[in-house]
Amino acid sequence: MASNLSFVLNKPNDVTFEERPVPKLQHPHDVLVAVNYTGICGSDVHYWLHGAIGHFVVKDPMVLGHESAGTVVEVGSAVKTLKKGDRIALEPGYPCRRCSACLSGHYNLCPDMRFAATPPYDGTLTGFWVAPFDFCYKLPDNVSTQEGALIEPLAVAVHIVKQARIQPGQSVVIMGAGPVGLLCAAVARSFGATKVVSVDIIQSKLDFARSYAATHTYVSQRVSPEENARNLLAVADLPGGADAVIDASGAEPSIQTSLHAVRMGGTYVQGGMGKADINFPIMALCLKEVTARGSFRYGSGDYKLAIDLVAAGKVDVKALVNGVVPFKDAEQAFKKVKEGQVIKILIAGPNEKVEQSVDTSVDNEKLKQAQAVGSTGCC
Ligand SMILES: NC(=O)c1ccc[n+]([C@@H]2O[C@H](COP(=O)([O-])OP(=O)(O)OC[C@H]3O[C@@H](n4cnc5c(N)ncnc54)[C@H](O)[C@@H]3O)[C@@H](O)[C@H]2O)c1
Ligand SMILES: OC[C@H](O)C(O)[C@@H](O)CO
Repeated sequence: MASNLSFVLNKPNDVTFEERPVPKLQHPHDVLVAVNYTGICGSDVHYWLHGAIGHFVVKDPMVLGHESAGTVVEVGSAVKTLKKGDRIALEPGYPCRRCSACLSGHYNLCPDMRFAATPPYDGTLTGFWVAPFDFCYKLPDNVSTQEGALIEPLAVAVHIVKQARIQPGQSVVIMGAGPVGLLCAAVARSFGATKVVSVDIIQSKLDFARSYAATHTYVSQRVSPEENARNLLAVADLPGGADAVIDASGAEPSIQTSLHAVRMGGTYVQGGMGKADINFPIMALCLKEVTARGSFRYGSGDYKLAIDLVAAGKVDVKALVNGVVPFKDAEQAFKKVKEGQVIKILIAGPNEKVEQSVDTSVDNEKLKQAQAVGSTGCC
């Protein structure tokens, strides 16, 4: 009998494995998916350590994880486009489909969203998962199931870069070189940006960013935001400012620097989730007529584009994966993410055979580059 072992957060710093019943299809349009691989997001680590993100508070035990890919094992009677054995990337949030946000095409803004591993909803670090078929994206033959687990953070980056309205030949500064910032850099390059400046406070992260997708890098200094902006623009030879600046750090100094680094009439996108309230240079926003946009999760077309970018070889998600661990090592994997020892680590599903563990599969050079003290910048 296949296991539906699940990785459950009981309360901060208290996780257990629990055998839960295999879920059943609820609707003719549902599919049952065997979860093969799951990545760890900063928000999972944040719930694990603190039990809450903003007003989302873990009150009852909750299964963690939402960056998953798997294999279809059963389809509902109304499902026409998927069949048993198809490998899929799992979109982990299900909107109501009826509210004004959903009907206007912005389902990521649905107030009744049921998002995996956002309380009170369980996540995907489990054996089997039921999802509506249209939130399961069939992976092409040239995209592995492990790459499929990276489609979720890539879709976050696709949405952020779409919000920045990047045009071919433009320049973009990206604050933060964690997984989201790195993927934003890769997506911006694929959209035709010719200058992509990655900014972080940790040199090793920037070394990786430069080898990955950034054309320029800058280590943020403990100076005023104006001076930081001047220095980073000098490094990238952008005297008039960048066409777009994306914050993928959530850090207040980075957000302040961003508004001074964007050009007159440029675009600023808030992707990072840090403190809820900060000091914000609103005069720079006004005087430069900056267009500022938020970016939350992903919406129509983002998952599809993310998969297309990987299939076309335009975004390399494999390069971010430091290793795969068996399900029983999920907590150790969380510790490695918390300690900044890895960029992405995948946890194999409980029914998946894994020969490697992260200690033997990590590319030592990549690990060295990614070594960092920083904890996750989430929320
Ligand atoms: N908008 C969304 O839907 C969405 C989805 C997922 C994640 N996020 C958020 O995006 C952010 C990035 O996610 P991640 O997984 O890459 O996190 P991460 O913690 O791995 O990366 C954040 C990076 O920012 C760097 N940083 C910290 N202070 C900085 C500063 N002053 N200037 C420049 N860089 C600085 C850190 O060193 C780190 O490399 C997080 O805040 C996360 O919560 C948002
Ligand atoms: O990628 C999706 C994000 O991690 C989630 O929105 C999380 O931060 C809150 O639920």
